[in-house]
Amino acid sequence: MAAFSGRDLRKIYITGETEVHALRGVDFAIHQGEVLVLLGPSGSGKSTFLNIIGGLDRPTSGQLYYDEIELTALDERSLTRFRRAQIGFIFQFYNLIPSLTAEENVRLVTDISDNPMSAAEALELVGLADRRSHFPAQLSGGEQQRVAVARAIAKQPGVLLCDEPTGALDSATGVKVLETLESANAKLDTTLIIITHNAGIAAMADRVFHFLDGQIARIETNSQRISPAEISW
Ligand SMILES: Nc1ncnc2c1ncn2[C@@H]1O[C@H](COP(=O)(O)OP(=O)(O)OP(=O)(O)O)[C@@H](O)[C@H]1O
Repeated sequence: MAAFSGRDLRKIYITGETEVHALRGVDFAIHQGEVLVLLGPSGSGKSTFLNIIGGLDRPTSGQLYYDEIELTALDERSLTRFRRAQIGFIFQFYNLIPSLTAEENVRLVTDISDNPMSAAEALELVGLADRRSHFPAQLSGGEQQRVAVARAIAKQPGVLLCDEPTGALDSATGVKVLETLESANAKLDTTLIIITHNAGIAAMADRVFHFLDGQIARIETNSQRISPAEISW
């Protein structure tokens, strides 16, 4: 089953007199439950692609589907509803609220979701049950990112979209974060899409989209996935 499929997606940013063609006709299908890594040089369109499939931004032209829903045909309110229900985002910087504990940060999401797990359960899944009353400043970078993962998975989204989730972390800590993402994929059947500049991470994916100049230049299929602990950085 396709989680997402897209046809001839294009994105043009216009700033003053300058036009940037960030996506130049992208066709793709992303399978429900797969682990997908997006690689490519800076400026090749990865974040633009991620933001569009996550409903944070819209393409200039082309069609995009999530399952049977045509996202490109939705009005703002419906697109926001889709995003809230189905998409968990994880960014390079954790965006936690400093004055709230780990558990309260996760509750911000569970309080407004239709079908959430409890904040305690989400923190348990990322291995932070014993840190639930800690504030972000009392947690390491990797632990803060795992709270961000707990916050993203707590609403049980269909898809986790991660833009450089280990970009600010050392390798040992990065492995731990990737392990929590992988376990969300395995336990909750969440489609997992990760942008990274670290080509080693591609080995944990089912498939890799290689972006170049606003297009998917090549799709690589891994015959075998390796676990994050075996990745060489
Ligand atoms: N909001 C925007 N307004 C104007 N141009 C933009 C905007 N966002 C991205 N771009 C441009 O679109 C192109 C693609 O950017 P994008 O962020 O998608 O690339 P990327 O592959 O994610 O890069 P990086 O690996 O550096 O994050 C770049 O040339 C960028 O400058």
